[in-house]
Amino acid sequence: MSKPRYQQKEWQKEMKIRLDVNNMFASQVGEEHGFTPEDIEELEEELQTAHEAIREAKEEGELGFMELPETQKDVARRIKESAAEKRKEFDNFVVLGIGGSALGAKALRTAFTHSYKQEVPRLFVSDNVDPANFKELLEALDLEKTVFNVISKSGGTAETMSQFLIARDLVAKELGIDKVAEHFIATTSKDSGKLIEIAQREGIETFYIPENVGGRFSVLTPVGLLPAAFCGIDIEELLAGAEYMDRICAVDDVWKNPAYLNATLQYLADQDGKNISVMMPYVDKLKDVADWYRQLWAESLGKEKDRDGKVVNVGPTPVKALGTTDQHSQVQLYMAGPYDKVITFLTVDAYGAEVEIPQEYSDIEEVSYLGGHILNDLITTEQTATELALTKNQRLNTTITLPEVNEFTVGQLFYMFELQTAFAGELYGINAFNQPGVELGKNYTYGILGRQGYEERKEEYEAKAPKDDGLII
Ligand SMILES: O=P(O)(O)OC[C@H]1O[C@](O)(CO)[C@@H](O)[C@@H]1O
Repeated sequence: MSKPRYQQKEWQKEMKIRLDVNNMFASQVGEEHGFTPEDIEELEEELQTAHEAIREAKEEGELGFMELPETQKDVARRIKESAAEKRKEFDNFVVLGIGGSALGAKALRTAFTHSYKQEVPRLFVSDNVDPANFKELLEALDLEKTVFNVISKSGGTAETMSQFLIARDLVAKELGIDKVAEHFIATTSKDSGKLIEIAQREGIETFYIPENVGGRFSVLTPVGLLPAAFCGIDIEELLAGAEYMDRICAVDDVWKNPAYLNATLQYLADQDGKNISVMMPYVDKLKDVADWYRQLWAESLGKEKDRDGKVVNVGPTPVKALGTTDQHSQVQLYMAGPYDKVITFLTVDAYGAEVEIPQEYSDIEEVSYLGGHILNDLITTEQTATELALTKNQRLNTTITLPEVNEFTVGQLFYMFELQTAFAGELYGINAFNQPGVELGKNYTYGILGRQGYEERKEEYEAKAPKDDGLII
């Protein structure tokens, strides 16, 4: 039997994703905003220190996401078996999760399933608690044919646990309490949080998120892999893509390491006032990768304090856009507004489809010039044209190209962005793996909802300065 394609060296090479950073440099965008190789050389010491910090943290087992391509191989086998069994019984797989417990599955669904046909097996990702929306979802499901995957690393996220309580109650009432175990799967931490306790009590099948992998770095654990496998996505190829990128990024030479190089340029740009990082795929299939990346970049790098406890208030703001759609809504700003952005284009060599534009109206030049082209020409030309126009306007931009959208290339992309984020964290001197900034809001919610232990937060809420009615119009 021949090797799967992702183990074939030639195919791997053909499928290597490419990072083009030309338009970050003065030679393309001019001296006022562009960088020079010397700017990077001047950072040599910081880059080396960041590289060593990454290697050390990896050796100490702190960077769990770097271990996943290897450690999840066995887990992937179990996931595939379980997904195959589930597919025999169920048509619908519903993820109940939020943030890092949802965005990876969404990105994978968008990348690899049909955009319009609601084909079985169907994957739903419910990552909000808007009551109208959640009610609509539950109404749309044939419960007999539905399995819910409750995903929470902490096992206590209010949104996710509320959804779980509602869905569990519905299953118990409609199908019987003895059916709960069959219709639920839990993905959580093995040793902490309350979801594991609930899953054990209910006899629910459980998958684990390694302790050293944070939620936003967990797409290549059962968090993303199980929903993906249910949809028939090749999760072994995804892991192989990540492993391939891990090998590419093993070098300390920043010019040869795409994750390091992109992190360095984004960092330099931020230091130079370009603190908005726009990700703009020209591929609909990748639009939710941009959404996934938004959480990764924002939660990892948006920090009040550096590692020494000094207040630094850092973090570039990630923004997502879609080409060509947002050329007609955002690009005016990117071209002419403040010089505060770096645009990252995501493109593909092959879209996997060709659609011809028919030749009609030969007497109407404004329309007839389109005839005879394919949509592929239109979208790629528009990307090239936007890139050129931005560059001419001295706007920093980079392009990441996937030979095509497949599991191997998307696996590379996930891994590259994760390592890029970790490396950028080192350059900023912050801890990229915590998110203390989200706690205060959560604690007020707990207090207001009457959770034990949060009484003080409730008091603070009640004592807050009243709003001035005169300022509400
Ligand atoms: O998987 P959990 O623990 O439910 O967390 C969901 C999300 O909430 C956050 O902790 C932020 O509130 C994210 O970092 C995380 O991805």
